[in-house]
Amino acid sequence: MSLTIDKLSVGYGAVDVLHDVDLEVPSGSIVALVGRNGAGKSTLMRTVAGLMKPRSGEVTLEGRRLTARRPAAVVRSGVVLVPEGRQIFAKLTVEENLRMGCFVSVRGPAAEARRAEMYELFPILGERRHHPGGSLSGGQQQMLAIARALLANPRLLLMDEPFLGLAPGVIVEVRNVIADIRERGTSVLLVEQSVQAALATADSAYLLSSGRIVASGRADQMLNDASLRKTMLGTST
Ligand SMILES: Nc1ncnc2c1ncn2[C@@H]1O[C@H](COP(=O)(O)OP(=O)(O)OP(=O)(O)O)[C@@H](O)[C@H]1O
Repeated sequence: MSLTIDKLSVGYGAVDVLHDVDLEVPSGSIVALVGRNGAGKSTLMRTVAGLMKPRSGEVTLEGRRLTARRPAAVVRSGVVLVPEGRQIFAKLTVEENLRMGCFVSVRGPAAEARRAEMYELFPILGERRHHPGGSLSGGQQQMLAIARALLANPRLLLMDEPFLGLAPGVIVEVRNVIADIRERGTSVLLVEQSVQAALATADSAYLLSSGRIVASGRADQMLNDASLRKTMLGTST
């Protein structure tokens, strides 16, 4: 499902954070939005998810406006956010966390079938279904946050810093999960400070700096562009 962000400007009170941002997630693709701490990445994700209202500009999904919709309506239209910091319920079990994830979109036997699918997709969650969410490792918590989002059967998954705080080996596992999600027909928009991991995962990418898109293109080309590498990573090697 394709997402178009057109001249989006968003702010908090008197402070403008995003300025005229244009971004496209073509159907069936993985797009990365990279940028430093405070560039406005989470603000963009929250706006697409319907949690913030833009000052101006539009977000459309397959040509239909998302901007005026409430968060639950955005979820029902097929756009689901995996929030920064996972936001799982530490004291609830894995199963209870997944039950919470179902309730906006699916209920009853359909919800149970969806949870069973998630345990197949993430066997470690099945093994730990009666353990509190807070007892899981960082990587397992990320899997739980992703599984909870997938329960709503998204056509577009928004992932806010999916690699944050994860060990390199676990980042590879999460990257494989993201590739698998795309194989199943769900488009992915991910925002990351970890430029290398994000660009290695994505088809195309945008660089956000102080709320403005300053570069965009194919992810592999951006990663190989020496001057862009310098801007993004602070290195030319
Ligand atoms: N609730 C808020 N009220 C006021 N300003 C905010 C609020 N949330 C974020 N900001 C400001 O908006 C700017 C962009 O923040 P945002 O969280 O979108 O950046 P980010 O690129 O996601 O960074 P990070 O990786 O740290 O989350 C920052 O200057 C931040 O201080």
